[in-house]
Amino acid sequence: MMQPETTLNRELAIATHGLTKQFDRQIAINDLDLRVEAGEVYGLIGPNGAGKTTLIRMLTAVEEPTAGEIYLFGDRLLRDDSNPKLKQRLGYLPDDYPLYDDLNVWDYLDYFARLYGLKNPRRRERIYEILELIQLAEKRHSPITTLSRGMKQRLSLARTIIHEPILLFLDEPVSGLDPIARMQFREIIKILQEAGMTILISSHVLSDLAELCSSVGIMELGFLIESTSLQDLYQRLASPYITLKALNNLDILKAELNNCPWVSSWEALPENGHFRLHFCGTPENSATLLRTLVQSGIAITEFTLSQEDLESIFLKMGHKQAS
Ligand SMILES: Nc1ncnc2c1ncn2[C@@H]1O[C@H](COP(=O)(O)OP(=O)(O)OP(=O)(O)O)[C@@H](O)[C@H]1O
Repeated sequence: MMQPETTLNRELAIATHGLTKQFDRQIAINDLDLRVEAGEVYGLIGPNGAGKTTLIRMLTAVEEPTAGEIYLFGDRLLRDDSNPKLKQRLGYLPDDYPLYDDLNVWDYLDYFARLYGLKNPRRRERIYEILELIQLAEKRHSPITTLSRGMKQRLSLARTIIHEPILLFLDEPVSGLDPIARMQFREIIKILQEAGMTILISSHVLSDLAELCSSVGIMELGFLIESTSLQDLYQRLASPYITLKALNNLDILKAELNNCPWVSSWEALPENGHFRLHFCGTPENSATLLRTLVQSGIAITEFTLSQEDLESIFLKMGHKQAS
């Protein structure tokens, strides 16, 4: 069995070795070695049934692994009572945790703060602190039923971090939220990261992960098929492309595109004069192309060099669905 290297693991918030979970005959997590460095926001992407929830449940000691080991900040995580201090350092927001609708915001947080053994005056101080963070201070006397979905989700997050964990697990935290609520949630995550927390988030909303994460892991059928920095993923897999709009001389334009060494292929988009070019040159090469087109007498009104987003990269990888 692979022995963890203590010196290496000290840098790692999460390290798993051969982590496996089998339900009856189905292997939900397959011999998975995950590494997440301290201070990272790590995004876990994968289609339904890929194993994200099962992995998070094992990393938070909710689910027993069938095989393998989990180390958090170098300490072995076990489901027994052997390391309560380690579990105190974790926060976990499951994707389906119910709120107690009959409580108001303050009483709800007070209830969880008591569960974690926070005593006054620190308890009161901490609740105020966290209400400021989630921007619900003015709603502290409101019943939970009267909150919007976005507010409820921020309150759930507050409950998850009331005991000041250093490692946070969020399972699909923004699913079902509207764009503004998602943005507000993202802002809080950024603040928590700046405060030094390590955060693992699973999501289908890939654009949210792209905005937040420093690294991503892609799961498929219980395997971690990719785990790398976002920057590396973009460099390896995101192809640059150019969109342009021309008003005239479309035949000359097409000939120029066919001759251009940096345009690997191009397509005319449905709207007249719009084109999308697969581009394999540098930004300087794109400026040269633009100059050439203008000098050929083509009236260009739009010319934008972009990179494929995380969503396209993910689709391009041709992931397999488990369910
Ligand atoms: N308690 C269980 N008993 C039996 N099978 C399970 C159990 N929990 C999960 N599974 C199976 O394990 C696989 C992984 O499920 P999991 O919920 O971890 O995936 P996921 O990536 O979180 O999916 P989703 O995005 O839909 O939440 C699925 O095929 C699921 O049916």
